[in-house]
Amino acid sequence: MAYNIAAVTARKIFSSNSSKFAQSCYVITRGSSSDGPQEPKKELINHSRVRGIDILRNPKLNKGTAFTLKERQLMGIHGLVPPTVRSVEEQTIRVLTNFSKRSSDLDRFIYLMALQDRNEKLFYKVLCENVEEMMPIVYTPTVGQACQQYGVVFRRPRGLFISIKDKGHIYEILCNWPERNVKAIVVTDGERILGLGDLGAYGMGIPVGKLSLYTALGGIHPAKCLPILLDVGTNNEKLHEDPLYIGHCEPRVTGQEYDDFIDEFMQAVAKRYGYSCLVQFEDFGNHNAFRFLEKYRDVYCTFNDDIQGTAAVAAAGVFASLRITKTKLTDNKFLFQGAGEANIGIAELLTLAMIEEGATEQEARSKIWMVDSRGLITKGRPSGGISGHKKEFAKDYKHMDNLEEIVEDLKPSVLIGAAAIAGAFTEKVILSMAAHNERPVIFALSNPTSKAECSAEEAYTLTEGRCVFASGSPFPACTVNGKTFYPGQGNNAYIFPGVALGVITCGVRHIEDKIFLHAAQCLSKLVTDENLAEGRLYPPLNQIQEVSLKIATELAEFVYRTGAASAYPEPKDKEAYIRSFLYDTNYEQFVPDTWEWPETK
Ligand SMILES: O=C([O-])CC(=O)C(=O)O
Ligand SMILES: [Mg+2]
Repeated sequence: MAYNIAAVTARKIFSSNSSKFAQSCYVITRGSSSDGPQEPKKELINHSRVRGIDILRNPKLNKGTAFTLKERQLMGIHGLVPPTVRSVEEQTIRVLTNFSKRSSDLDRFIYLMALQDRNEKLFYKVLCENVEEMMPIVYTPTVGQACQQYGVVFRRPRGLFISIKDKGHIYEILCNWPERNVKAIVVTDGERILGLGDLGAYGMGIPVGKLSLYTALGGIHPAKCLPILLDVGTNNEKLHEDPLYIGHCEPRVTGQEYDDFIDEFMQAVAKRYGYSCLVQFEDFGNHNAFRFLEKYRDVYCTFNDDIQGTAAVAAAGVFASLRITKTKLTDNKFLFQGAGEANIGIAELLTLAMIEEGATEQEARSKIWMVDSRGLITKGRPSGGISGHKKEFAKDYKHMDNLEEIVEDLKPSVLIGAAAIAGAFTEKVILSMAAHNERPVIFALSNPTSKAECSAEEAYTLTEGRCVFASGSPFPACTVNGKTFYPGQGNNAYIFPGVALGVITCGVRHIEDKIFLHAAQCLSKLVTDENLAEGRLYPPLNQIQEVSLKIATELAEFVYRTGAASAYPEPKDKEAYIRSFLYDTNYEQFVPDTWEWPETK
């Protein structure tokens, strides 16, 4: 392995008797792939003058008790940590012991955030090795609870808070962020946090959680990731009365002032980090999410995770379900409960997929039926409210507004819910799906768990184990008639880390919908027949890092083939090229193994 050696000053330790190493201790970093475009020297540190107690206080450098004796002496931290040198494996045991001793998931969240604040490598190592147990804590569903109680949970700030009062100065605020080489931003204005509604500045938990998965699942270096909360106020009255609220206690700014603020934000990002910096929009209100996607997608490198990421993961689940139902996409009748970001995104992507399968656009759209808060979306329905994307799916049909009645009447083969109406898939709805389909496909996608349309157990039990089920938040395995089912988690976490990895490494400037279709097709192909036999529509969570890499590699092939990549020369071995970017959760070595104390006379 090639080593790049960067000097870290350790002046105090070495004085008169120093040899050629006298002024320095070292960080050893792995060399990057020789194939393809080169990154600036990998993991070269920018903290070259940090030493002593400041090393322990810096989560990017801190190894706690894992610092070796030589490192402790050279870096001026000898005596500042207990004498025993612990291996990372021993540290991991300590973390897992603490983690399991906490009495609630929220306490586990607080514990893991504190670990991230003091020892970043250890945090990611433990998270990467325990995705199944820890993803539900740093991410959905517990992150939702943490956002609701952010005022209490808050310890240290993480991410960048930009408020409407900072209008005119957003670029300067971005310059306060200490990392210069940011490649990915996840931004929210907190208006629609998961299915929990307007949580204002408390929504910061979401960009932080999403980006921790960029690293843990996508291998993107944490220094390249920037979580941002845009605080334009909140319309949540409860937060106005919350003495611990961390944002502006004013109603949301809307209209031109809001639009100008978001425009300025996008321009400032491009100025600070370049037009190739990826901006993932997350948990914006419905109306704004669609508008901004249209407005910015051809100008910046951006996507909306709730529309496009969710669409891809749901479409992948549908593709996998076809192997169970032994049907083609166009053989199915899809009913969507809800016509917001997620469901419109899924409907549009399935339309694209059906067109790829040979259907006309009209045929494809005719297979898709939607229900919103005013009932079945039909042309000229008396209750109105059919604007924008919904129009494309409006049918010439009688008006009905009750989901039970609609399911009974339409007899869909696939039912997808994403309107954050807990329990919307009633017993009657599920029984009706079971009565009309040999293998009913039921996706309860709303997040967090408390908002799910039905539980996995309800779906499997009421359909006597015949349903093909996925949910947005995790549900435990359940046994029906002696058979155990492992419900698939149709969460965009299967998609956005891999897409981001592909986009960043290949220098994709604009993210077209076909990227998400490819990601969905790739994901569904990774589901084995054994997975399907167990009820899994997605690969198990403990494989999700490999899944992200495969998605990124697949996208790399696609974007180089179509000319959408800008990182040149084109790498021959795309997977090896992408692997060479991956964040290494192993500790950096600050002193080479071969280093010896200089001989004294
Ligand atoms: O964060 C999640 O779990 C999925 C998502 O984007 C949402 O529900 O808004
Ligand atoms: Mg979201």
